[in-house]
Amino acid sequence: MKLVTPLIRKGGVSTALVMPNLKPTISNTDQALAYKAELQALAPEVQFLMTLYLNPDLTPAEIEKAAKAGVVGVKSYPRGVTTNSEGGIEDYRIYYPVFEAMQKHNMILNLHGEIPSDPDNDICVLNAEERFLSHLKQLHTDFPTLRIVLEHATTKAAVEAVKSLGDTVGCTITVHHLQLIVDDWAGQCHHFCKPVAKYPHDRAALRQVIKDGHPRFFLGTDSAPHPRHLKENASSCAGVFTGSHVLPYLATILESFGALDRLQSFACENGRRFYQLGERSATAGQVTLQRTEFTVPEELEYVDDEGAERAIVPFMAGKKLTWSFA
Ligand SMILES: O=C1C[C@@H](C(=O)O)NC(=O)N1
Repeated sequence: MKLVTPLIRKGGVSTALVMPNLKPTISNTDQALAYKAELQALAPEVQFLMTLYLNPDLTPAEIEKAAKAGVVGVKSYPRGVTTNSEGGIEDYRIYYPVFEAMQKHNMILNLHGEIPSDPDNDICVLNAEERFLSHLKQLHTDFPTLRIVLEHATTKAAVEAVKSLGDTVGCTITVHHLQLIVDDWAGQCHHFCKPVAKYPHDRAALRQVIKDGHPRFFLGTDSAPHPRHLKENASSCAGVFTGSHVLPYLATILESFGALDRLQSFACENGRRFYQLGERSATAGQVTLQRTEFTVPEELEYVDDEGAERAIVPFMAGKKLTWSFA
């Protein structure tokens, strides 16, 4: 937290939706507000939007309290699919009273859209997102005015599903899923994340929906800072860290497939509109990018709470980007 929070603004980002899958999870309003205060102290100029971890102790009364305190969303993690999701959900129906309250109080449901692997039923990381989409459709049917975001979509099927649904369903796409395919993470632990990057035709669909300028698709980085020693030694350590250089990555990658003209709407406008954050003043949070080559650092070093020297390996470490900050 101490290393990466001050880097948010340096990466060109002024608004961050904060994920609740910590140890312990951020499960209620008081925890969210305490966490927000810690983050705000480290990065006073960033707007932190807080989320709660969907969990069985969440009640409609707590949702009302959270909404009144300015917590914007509740994040749902299916059990066991990603970092700190051991307490994740197994059945959406038991949360219907919570979703009802969220709909009433205009909170957002943020979905990690995968179902758990189940070899007996031919479910693995490659089809886990596609098999989740029926849940998304059902939730949207049952709560038509609840704003739902399918987070970090990776498949053509997800893009098509979101496009087919109503205006209350949005979808985020990460920087890294615009770049990676299966070949890039199989055997490369620093590219392993959940959901895993998929086929070339899936990446093409993510790129195309941005090129099309679809207003309900927007940037959500899922930037996940895991230390090098865990990424390299724990096979299930999922996450790609893009937070330190979000906009230079994005400009470089969008330009590579002819979508640089979508940078502003995809990164700065569509999400704000979906989140009802209101217009920014013309210059608030403004950054200037220039077409100057820039080499991503090999690692970002820090000393952990036990005094050990550690490092985080950023996405595309050691690689050249074609854009940097002016
Ligand atoms: O959904 C997630 C969570 C994230 C993390 O580490 O928090 N890492 C991922 O790769 N995917």
